[in-house]
Amino acid sequence: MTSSLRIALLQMHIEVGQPEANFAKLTSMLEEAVAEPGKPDVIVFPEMWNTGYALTEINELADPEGERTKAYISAFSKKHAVHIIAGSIAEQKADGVYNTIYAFDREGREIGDYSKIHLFRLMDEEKYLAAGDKLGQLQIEGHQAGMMICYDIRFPELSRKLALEGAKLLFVPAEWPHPRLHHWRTLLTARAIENQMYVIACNRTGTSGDTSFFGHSMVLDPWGETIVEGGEEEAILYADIDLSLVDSVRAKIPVFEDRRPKLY
Ligand SMILES: NC(=O)CCC(=O)C(=O)O
Repeated sequence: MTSSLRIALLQMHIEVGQPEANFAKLTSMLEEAVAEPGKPDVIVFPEMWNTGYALTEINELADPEGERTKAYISAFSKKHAVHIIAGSIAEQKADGVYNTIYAFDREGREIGDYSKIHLFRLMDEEKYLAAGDKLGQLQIEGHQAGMMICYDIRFPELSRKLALEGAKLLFVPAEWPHPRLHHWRTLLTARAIENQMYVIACNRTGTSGDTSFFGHSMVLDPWGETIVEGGEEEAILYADIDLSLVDSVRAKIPVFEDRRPKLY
């Protein structure tokens, strides 16, 4: 089992309500990422990359059962032997539209999915989207990982539960806007430090109506140190992580052994 992984974050601009343009943008960024001399092991996309927050038209735009997205990402991950955490998309199901991540391994097999469980009222998610009801868990090269989406990082119980169930790395696709950059950085850093895990967060750039998304995608190590952080422009960010650091940080400060869950 290898403990070293090279991560690529596709910090992309998303055209609201234009899945075709977004598929085209994603394709060109994916092709660029796999053409790198240090080809990534895992590629991560932002939240709702197929439609953006086109919530008033989301029933028409959402991908039915995610079939188009899944077929496309599965074929790409197999062709290029790369894991893909396919951000999230608007996924049409029989009982509503969900904000859903799919994950694929190097053979193009689906290895996990997660539908956002905390809907963000400030962006009207609860009016148009249905909330998921299960954890996002998967294995990457034999390492347990977790998935959350954007607003979920405000709920420390969720990442703690994923960590208690074995997660050593956490993927966080997002569409997190100004003016809350301080919250974004602080919450991601806190989730990394308190759970002694890698946090891999991919945010979008650009504007949607009056809302401006700041990028600043980040990879944090289990000490909470920043390995890479984007600026506000569209970019592909790369980070090399070594999962053996999780065990050594947890051995040095044994937070998980020292917990007193009977008291709180
Ligand atoms: N898309 C989201 O969940 C945005 C969350 C956000 O901006 C926040 O402040 O929380």
